[in-house]
Amino acid sequence: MSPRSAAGRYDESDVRIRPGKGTRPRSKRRPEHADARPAMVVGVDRGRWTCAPDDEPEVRIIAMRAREMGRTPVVVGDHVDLVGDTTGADDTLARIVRVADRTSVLRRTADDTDPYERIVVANADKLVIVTALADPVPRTGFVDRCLVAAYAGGLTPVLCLTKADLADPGPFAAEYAELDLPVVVTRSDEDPGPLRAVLRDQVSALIGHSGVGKSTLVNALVPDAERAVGVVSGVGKGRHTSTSAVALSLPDGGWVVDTPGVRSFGLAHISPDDVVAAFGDLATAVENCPRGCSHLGPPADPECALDPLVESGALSAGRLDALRRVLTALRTPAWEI
Ligand SMILES: Nc1nc2c(ncn2[C@@H]2O[C@H](COP(=O)(O)OP(=O)(O)OP(=O)(O)O)[C@@H](O)[C@H]2O)c(=O)[nH]1
Ligand SMILES: [Zn+2]
Repeated sequence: MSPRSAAGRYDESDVRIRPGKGTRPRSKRRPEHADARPAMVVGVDRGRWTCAPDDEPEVRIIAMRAREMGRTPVVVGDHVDLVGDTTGADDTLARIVRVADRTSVLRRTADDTDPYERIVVANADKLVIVTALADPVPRTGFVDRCLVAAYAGGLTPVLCLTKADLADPGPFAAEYAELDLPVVVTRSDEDPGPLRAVLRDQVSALIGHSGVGKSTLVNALVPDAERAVGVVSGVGKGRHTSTSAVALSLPDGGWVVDTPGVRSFGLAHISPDDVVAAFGDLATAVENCPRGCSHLGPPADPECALDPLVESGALSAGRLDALRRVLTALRTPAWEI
């Protein structure tokens, strides 16, 4: 988790992702919240948020949203301030009075026909894209859309190839060799040590289609994962299987956020420049592109400034191809993942 200073953590407009200037006068600050308890949201279910306090992360505090927050979204991974009964004892309910500015957001479309985008996970450092090497067969289209969502949302993507006992990871991994994308390979008959190393001390969201072996991984990474999921989705209103994201604490430090039921990402508001911005050096180069360039090269973008970089040797043709394939994913309808 990134360090947060107590003083600089909250904007006084309380809960905006990008706080506007002067939206709330200082006099509206509520002094009674000065002793609020900082926590991270680890589960959300039917109007109740399960929170892990920063100073005692093994404790779970159930909270509601304070009335003054209105309908401000509060999602898994959010850093919040709690007031009221923050002991976490049975049948107690705290109140969320503030949400810190987010450092990253993973958005999804609500479903294939829903035009609204929703934030599934806030403040994750990494997006672990879980893909099976076989059964089901891996597809670059899905991975590429995940990459776009990660780059645009400020998460560092990691490709996790599962079921390595069934197929050679080489050919699929080669599709991403030019993208500086860390690749970890797992199989259920071996301990996922390399993945553990990637996740240590980080907040990582796991995304993958049903059947790729995500539950198998979570169970290997988090002892007692099923009980932990039951606890965070129970939240005092009767137990049921949650279909929203759940953060589970890792024994070595850090959190893994499972995202059940997330089938598509909302890429509607992402521009080609948002994607290229994640490729440090290339972001400067595309400043020389014509207005509205989608950086796909000829024939669509004959003047794209990336092509001369290949001619001059500053950029490899393979890396440009890989970037352009990711950019093409931006134009693919969500239901095609
Ligand atoms: N051969 C092989 N099978 C695996 C491996 N990992 C998982 N499986 C199998 O793949 C199937 C799906 O695994 P799950 O862990 O349930 O997959 P999931 O992605 O969580 O799928 P949902 O529970 O539907 O979301 C199960 O039958 C697992 O036993 C692996 O590394 N190798
Ligand atoms: Zn361009």
